[in-house]
Amino acid sequence: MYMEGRILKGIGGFYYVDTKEGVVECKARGKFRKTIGKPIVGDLVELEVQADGTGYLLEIKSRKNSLIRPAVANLDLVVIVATEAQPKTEPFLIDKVIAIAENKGIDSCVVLNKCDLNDSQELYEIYKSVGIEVFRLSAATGEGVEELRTFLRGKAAAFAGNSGVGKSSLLNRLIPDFAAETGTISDRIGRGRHTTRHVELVPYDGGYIADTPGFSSFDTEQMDLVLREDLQYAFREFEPYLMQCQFTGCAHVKEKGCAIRAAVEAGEIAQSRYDSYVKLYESVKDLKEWKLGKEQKR
Ligand SMILES: Nc1nc2c(ncn2[C@@H]2O[C@H](COP(=O)(O)OP(=O)(O)OP(=O)(O)O)[C@@H](O)[C@H]2O)c(=O)[nH]1
Ligand SMILES: [Zn+2]
Repeated sequence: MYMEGRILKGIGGFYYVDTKEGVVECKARGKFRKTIGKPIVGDLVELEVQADGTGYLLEIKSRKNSLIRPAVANLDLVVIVATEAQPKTEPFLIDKVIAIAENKGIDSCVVLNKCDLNDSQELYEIYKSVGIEVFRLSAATGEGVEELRTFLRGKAAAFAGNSGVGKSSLLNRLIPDFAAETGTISDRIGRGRHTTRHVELVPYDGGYIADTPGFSSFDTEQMDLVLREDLQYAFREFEPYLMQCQFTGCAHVKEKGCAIRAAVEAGEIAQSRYDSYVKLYESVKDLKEWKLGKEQKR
């Protein structure tokens, strides 16, 4: 029987596909290996279900977007969990994940957790000024969680955050049996979870949620694939100023007459966001476009 679905997880050559009829365990057999490559979590697939209830993948639909690490496709949203309570989140980490998401055309939002301890006012103001959705909540008390729940409805969202920020507490509040649902998290009694690269989607309220093991999983590897001159577009609040720099091709780092730097001076762009931009700018390699094309085909 022919069906369609979405890959929730892949383990040892088997893919678990969410379909109208439930989850089907599949092997990959399609021709796509030569074109799109290996199936990844989040892929929308066509499958053939056999008499014994197992299936095989026939086709992978073209991806709306995909991340390298965690390897996941077709995300609608990256949710960055952060806090000014302990362990305080460094804005640079938030900005890096936002930049990666923006570069891939994935929307992002910031969730400020532990608001029972600290209202994270500084981070709140920064990300409000950027123009992305910001939520303040407490996974411990439940305050503010419903607003996030509403926002997530129907979306495929990946969660990221520094260790100890309360990501698992929040996921468990959103999906009461989240810990039980994911193999990843059952490893957590040990410290194994932090080294695993495994990513898994859990169906949630018409959408999906992926837990990803910490910020480190959003590796510089994918940042390396951002062309230096594209980085400016990954900071959405820079956009109104980009055409106003004195020199075309302005990198907004040291140049005279830079409208971005003027906007930072005037308090229109947050200093920490600009600092993150400069730090990322220095870190991305001088990739040439042809090399980028080659690497992305790999
Ligand atoms: N006061 C308060 N404590 C919280 C809140 N959310 C989580 N915590 C506590 O913060 C600690 C870390 O929470 P976790 O949910 O394990 O954090 P995590 O981000 O999943 O951390 P890793 O497993 O290291 O990735 C735990 O002791 C939680 O009880 C909150 O909203 N308020
Ligand atoms: Zn400039």
